[in-house]
Amino acid sequence: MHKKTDDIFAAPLREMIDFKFDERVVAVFPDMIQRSVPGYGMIISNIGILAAKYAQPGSHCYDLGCSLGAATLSMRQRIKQPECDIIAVDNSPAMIERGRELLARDCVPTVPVTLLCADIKDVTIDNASVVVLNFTLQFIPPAQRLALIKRIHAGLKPGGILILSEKIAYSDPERQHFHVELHHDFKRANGYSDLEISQKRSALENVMVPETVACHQERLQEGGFSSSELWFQCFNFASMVAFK
Ligand SMILES: Nc1ncnc2c1ncn2[C@@H]1O[C@H](C[S@+](CC[C@H]([NH3+])C(=O)[O-])CC(=O)[O-])[C@@H](O)[C@H]1O
Ligand SMILES: O=C(O)C(=O)Cc1ccccc1
Repeated sequence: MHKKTDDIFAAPLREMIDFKFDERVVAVFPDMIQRSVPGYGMIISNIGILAAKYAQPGSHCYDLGCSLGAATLSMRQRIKQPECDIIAVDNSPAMIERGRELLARDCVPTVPVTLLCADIKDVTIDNASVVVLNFTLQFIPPAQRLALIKRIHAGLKPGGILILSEKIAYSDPERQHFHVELHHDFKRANGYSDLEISQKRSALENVMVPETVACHQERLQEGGFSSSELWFQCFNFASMVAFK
């Protein structure tokens, strides 16, 4: 299959519907995420670097909300510890189906990968050394986020890490405006029209809820993590690593 360009929001929509990770999105997802998230490629590469450092022998690494498995592939290429495996989870059947094909194609036989089509709220997390939430927590209703962070913390071994990447918000309206505008400029520079930007923004409004970095850091602390470090930020996109 050749690489498909994201034109999902290019034509005027008669009625606005909520954004869904369905077959149409899956078909264009690599293009969509690359053109929409500043630093996405760099974050994926560095998830591999972090996993290589923190994966422990005989432990599980989790990729929660794995989409097509980009973070899983990056970890699989880098992890050298013996007896490690990766458990990659997504609740979109279309994502998991396509992710399975891509994983099979990129065959490095070293680190076994289990792909699960499930809600991350129902997945047992245990004996974990590395847990990845790469732009997934933002799709979990805010009231359910602390419980998930607590379960991740409880499932991590001592010395384990959580890598948390998110679209972020600012409590100061001027700073919020500054970052959102720059993100829209980034999307425009990557070929999205004003109509595409505004229609996608409306479609995401009810399904994706960004929070401030301070809010994430407080929740990580409340969830039991001893410290967290903001290791990447570009405009309103950030990635943190939290230590058990
Ligand atoms: N409750 C849930 N349970 C399981 N999966 C979920 C849930 N809610 C949303 N998802 C899944 O989380 C993914 C979010 S995309 C992650 C990118 C990937 N991490 C990447 O590194 O390329 C981010 C984005 O598109 O902005 C989608 O595949 C959803 O189906
Ligand atoms: O496109 C956006 O505006 C985003 O916030 C990022 C994104 C990327 C892919 C799916 C959903 C949101």
